[in-house]
Amino acid sequence: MADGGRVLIIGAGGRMGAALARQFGHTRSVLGWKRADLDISKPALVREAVRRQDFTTVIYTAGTTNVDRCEEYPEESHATNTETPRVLAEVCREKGARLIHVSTDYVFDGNSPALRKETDLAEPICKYGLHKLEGEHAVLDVSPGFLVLRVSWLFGPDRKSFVDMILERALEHDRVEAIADKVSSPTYSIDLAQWIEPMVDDQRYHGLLHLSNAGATSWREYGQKCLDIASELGLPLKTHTVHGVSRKDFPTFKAQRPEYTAFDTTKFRQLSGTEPRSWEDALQEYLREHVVGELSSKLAAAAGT
Ligand SMILES: NC(=O)C1=CN([C@@H]2O[C@H](COP(=O)(O)OP(=O)(O)OC[C@H]3O[C@@H](n4cnc5c(N)ncnc54)[C@H](OP(=O)(O)O)[C@@H]3O)[C@@H](O)[C@H]2O)C=CC1
Ligand SMILES: Cc1cn([C@H]2C[C@H](O)[C@@H](COP(=O)(O)OP(=O)(O)O[C@H]3O[C@@H](C)C(=O)[C@@H](O)[C@H]3O)O2)c(=O)[nH]c1=O
Repeated sequence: MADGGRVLIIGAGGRMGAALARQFGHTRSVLGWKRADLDISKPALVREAVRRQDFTTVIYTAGTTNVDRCEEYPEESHATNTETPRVLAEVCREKGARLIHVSTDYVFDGNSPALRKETDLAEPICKYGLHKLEGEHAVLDVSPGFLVLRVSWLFGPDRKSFVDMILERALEHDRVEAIADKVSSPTYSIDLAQWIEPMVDDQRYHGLLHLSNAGATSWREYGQKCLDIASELGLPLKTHTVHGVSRKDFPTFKAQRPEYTAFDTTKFRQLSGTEPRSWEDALQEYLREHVVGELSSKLAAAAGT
């Protein structure tokens, strides 16, 4: 183990938390808590449970992340996305520990097509975005030395996302659609884990920080790129085209989603000296290493070959 104290990851069963736990586990002492270990919708219980632990850093990647559920159950969303982050900040301050909290591009209204900086005004248009923004304020009000990472459109091997959904649809259906009037920066959980690791002990990273792979895309173009890469890698898709639809064509969406929320990552690039690779390169690696082989084997097994 390298030097540095113990990192408590709350949300280790999720897409981002699992990637962090795996990456940090090579070099640090890590305690990863999943849903069975802690109910984050009960802030008072969270306070007691976290107080009993020894750690030097807490990373909070958990939360109510189903955007429509946040609209339907705002009390739960407020507890997990605002109140529990506040409690974690208070406990970390008591213990002299560091807190890294994770937030979202959905804090922005998305009304203009410009890359979002950390200093831009955040005006959320859905409960999820509002409660995440209130969580950011709660954490940084307790200590401006804590770090709030805003990330966007995550994909990775630990939990299915839009990428996996669009491929599964293209394997089964002749027509596939995705939303064209919504733009952000897809981000690979494995890249994220590598970027975050040096931030654990480095106090230069504090306040708000935008983190994403490079480039911006609509959900339609993102889906199209998934099909293009998967097809090149030999996946026998039923269709090779993603047709564009509008957010308005999704009457089942309970939450309003912002139109343009891609990040300006200048602050991260300057602090770290790292240039995030493009979302397309990261997607290519994800599909090659984690998705296409597995899907091909499943298809072969189903066909009895
Ligand atoms: N996914 C994305 O595209 C984006 C995510 N973010 C933010 O990044 C962070 C990580 O997201 P991601 O890893 O994708 O999210 P996930 O949904 O994969 O992980 C969230 C975790 O929180 C857990 N959780 C939810 N409710 C409770 C509860 N009441 N008690 C205990 N655990 C609970 C979930 O448990 P279980 O596994 O049992 O469901 C899950 O493991 C979050 O803060 C999210 O808001 C920001 C922008 C984009
Ligand atoms: C984009 C899209 C989604 N869907 C479906 C899939 C899913 O059931 C539902 C919502 O999709 P998503 O979960 O990808 O979208 P959404 O819930 O809006 O995703 C968000 O998650 C939170 C945590 C964030 O912080 C955001 O950055 C963003 O990644 O709509 C389609 O059927 N077609 C589409 O083109």
